[in-house]
Amino acid sequence: MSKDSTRRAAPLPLRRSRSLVTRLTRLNLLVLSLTLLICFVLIGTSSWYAARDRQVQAAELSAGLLGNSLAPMLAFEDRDAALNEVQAFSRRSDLLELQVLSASGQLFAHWSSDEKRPLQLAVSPAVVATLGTQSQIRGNEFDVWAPIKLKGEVVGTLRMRESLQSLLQTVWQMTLLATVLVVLAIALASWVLRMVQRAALRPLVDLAELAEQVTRDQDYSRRARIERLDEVGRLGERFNQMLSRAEVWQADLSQQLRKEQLVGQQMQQLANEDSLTKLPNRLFFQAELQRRVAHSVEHSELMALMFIDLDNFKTVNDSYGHDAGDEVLREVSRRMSRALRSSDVLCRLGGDEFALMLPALSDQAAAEQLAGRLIAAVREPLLVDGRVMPVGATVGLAFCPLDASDAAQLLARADTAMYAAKRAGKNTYRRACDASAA
Ligand SMILES: Nc1nc2c(ncn2[C@@H]2O[C@H](COP(=O)(O)OP(=O)(O)OP(=O)(O)O)[C@@H](O)[C@H]2O)c(=O)[nH]1
Repeated sequence: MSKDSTRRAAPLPLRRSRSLVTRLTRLNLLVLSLTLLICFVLIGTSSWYAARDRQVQAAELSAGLLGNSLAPMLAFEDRDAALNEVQAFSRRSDLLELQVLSASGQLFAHWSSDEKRPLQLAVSPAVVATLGTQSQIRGNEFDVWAPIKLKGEVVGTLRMRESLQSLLQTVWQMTLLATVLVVLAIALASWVLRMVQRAALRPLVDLAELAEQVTRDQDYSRRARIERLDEVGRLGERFNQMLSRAEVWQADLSQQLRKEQLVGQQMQQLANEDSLTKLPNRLFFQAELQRRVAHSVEHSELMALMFIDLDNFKTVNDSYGHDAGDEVLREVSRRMSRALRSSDVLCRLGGDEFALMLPALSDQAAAEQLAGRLIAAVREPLLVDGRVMPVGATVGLAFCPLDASDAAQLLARADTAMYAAKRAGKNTYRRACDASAA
C-alpha cells in the first residue's frame, strides 16, 4: 500500500466513549484504591504482628512476676497459697490456663478456664530451666513457659496459656473502622478528583466542543480561547490558525461562487436578450409564450398576442443604410415599450418582426386600442441623422383562448392576421377572427 493511500484511508467509525474527565477520574481512583488497599493490607498485617508480639511480651513479663511470687510457695510446698495466687492472677481476661510445676515436673497448682481440656506439655521443664522463658504461638493462642527461681535456683516451672481472641477482635474492629474511613476517603477523593480534573481538562473539553460546533455549523469565524501556552494552549493556537485559513478559503470560495452565479445570470440574460434592442429575443419569447398561454387556458384569463412587422423597413435599409435601419429598430422598440404595462412583454423575433404578449386583459377592445396606439407611435416622425424614416407598423392580433389555446397555433393566427393587415394596406391592425373570415 502506498504512503498516500494510507494517509487517505477512511477513518474507522469510532464508538462514542465516556468523557475524558470520567475516564481519568476512574483511572485515578483505581490507582488510588489499589494503593490504599496495598497500604491497608501491609499496615493491618504489621499492626497485627506487632500487637501480638506485645501481648506475648507482656505475658512473659507477667509470667516472670508471677513466678517470683510463687517461688517461696513452691520452696515451702504451700499449695493453698500457690492456688490463691494463681486464682488471683487468673483474673487476666485473656488467660486460658495456668500450670505451676515443681522442679521435678509434678503439677503443683493449676487453673484453667476450660477444665475439660487436657493438660499439654509442649516444652519440658528441663528445657525451660536451661533456656529460660519460652513462648510458642499456636493459632489464636500462645503458651509462655517461665522458670520459677528462688535465689538463682530453679524451683519450678510456670506455664501460661493465653488467648489472642480479644486482640484479634480489636484488630478486626480497627480493620472495619479503617475500611469505612478508606471508603469515605475514596468517595471524597472521587469528588475532588472529578472537580480538579474537570478544571484541568476544561480547555481540552472546550476545544473539542468548539471543533464539533465548527464542523456542524461550518462557521470558521469562531476561535478557541487560549488561557495558558501549555500543550493544550498550543493545540488551541494551531487550531485557531487552521480556522483562520479555513475562513479565508471559505470567503474566497463564496466570492468565487458569487462571481460564477453572476456570470451565469449574465450568460442567461445574453442568451435571452436581443443585443440590438435589448428586448427579450425569440428564444425567450417561445418559452414565455408557452407559459403564458398555459396560464391563460388554466385560469380562463384573456390574453392577446400581437405580431408586429415594420412597414417599408427594407427601404430604410436600402436608402439610408444598415446603421440607420438599426437605429430605427432601437427607436421603434423604445416607443412601443413606453406604451406598455409592466406585465406586457415585447420581444424582437428577428429582422423587423416583434411580438407582444398582453396577459390578464379585461376585454379585446383594450388590445385593439393598444394596437392603434402602437401603430400611431411608430408613425410619429422618426428622424435619423436629420432625415425622416418612412417607417410604419402592421399588427396582427390573436386572443387566447378565443382564437387558439396553444402557443404555436396562437402565433400562427397572429401571423396570419398581420399578413391580412399588410394586404389591407399596412399601418393598420387586423384581428385573427377578421382575417380568417376575409
Ligand atoms: N438594419 C437592419 N436590418 C435588418 C436586420 N435584420 C433584418 N434586416 C433587414 O430588414 C429587412 C426586412 O425586410 P422586409 O420586412 O421583407 O421588408 P419591408 O420593407 O419591411 O416589407 P414590408 O414588411 O412588406 O413592408 C430586410 O432588408 C433585412 O435585411 C437588422 O438587424 N438590422
